[in-house]
Amino acid sequence: NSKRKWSLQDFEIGKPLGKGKFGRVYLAREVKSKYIVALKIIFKEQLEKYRIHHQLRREMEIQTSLRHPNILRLYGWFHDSERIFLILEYAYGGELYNELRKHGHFSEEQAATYIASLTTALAYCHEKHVIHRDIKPENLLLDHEGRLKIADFGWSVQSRSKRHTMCGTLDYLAPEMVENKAHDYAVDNWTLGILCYEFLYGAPPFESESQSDTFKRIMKVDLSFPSTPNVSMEARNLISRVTICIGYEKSWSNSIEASC
Ligand SMILES: Cc1cc(Nc2nc(/C=C/c3ccccc3)nc3cc(N4CCN(C)CC4)ccc23)n[nH]1
Repeated sequence: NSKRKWSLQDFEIGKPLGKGKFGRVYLAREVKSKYIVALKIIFKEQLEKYRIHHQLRREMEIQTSLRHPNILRLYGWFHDSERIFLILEYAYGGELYNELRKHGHFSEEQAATYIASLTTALAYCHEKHVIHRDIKPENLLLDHEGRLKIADFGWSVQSRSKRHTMCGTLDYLAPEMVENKAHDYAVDNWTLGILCYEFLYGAPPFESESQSDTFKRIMKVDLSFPSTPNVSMEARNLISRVTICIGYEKSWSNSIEASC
């Protein structure tokens, strides 16, 4: 039950599963129920050093409030003098990223299954006015049935009410508010197109030697499809529609607003 006060004594810590930027994740077992969880341990001094209190608090509030089969559960948390502990659902299948590396690329059926799961999970988040903003293979886990789980809501935000993009209302908005418009749901939808490409081809579409080249290719939506692996025309159309349309839609709406 999520109201219960947890402490370190309630858990037996197992092997380390991975080391993130701000904390390590361990396999753990709740002593009484023998229930297996993943325990994410973050040092408070790291929070101070990187000033990420608000981000962690947001991650915890958001992930606790979300209930969806394709979103990793945050069951609760506790802290001691120097650490914060997040009690997370344990996904038995491991990181989707490793599956992708192991197979090189997914079949269209497998890719379609993952994209469908991501789409329903993101639609659910957007209904709750949550934008994840950091969907990438590294943040995707698989459960014991191979079902996709979105983890790590560290970069997600509670979005402001979606403002009308009619010219009039922009007049009264402070510059910083107008700038924030970039953070609307299209950020996550765009990523779906990128992931669809990466699942089918094994690498993201705008990958380049340098960051600046990647940035240029993204801004130009410079999308090209290699001849191998052989990807169906329907899949390529879907990727084009999701990335190119959203890419141009963003610049189009900016130009409308700019022309006001
Ligand atoms: C939060 C969480 C993780 C998790 N499960 C797993 N996480 C990570 C790696 C985790 C990680 C964490 C931080 C930074 C990098 C990686 N690796 C895992 C590897 C697993 N296996 C078992 C299946 N094998 C095929 C591959 C290795 C199983 C679960 C894993 N469930 N819930």
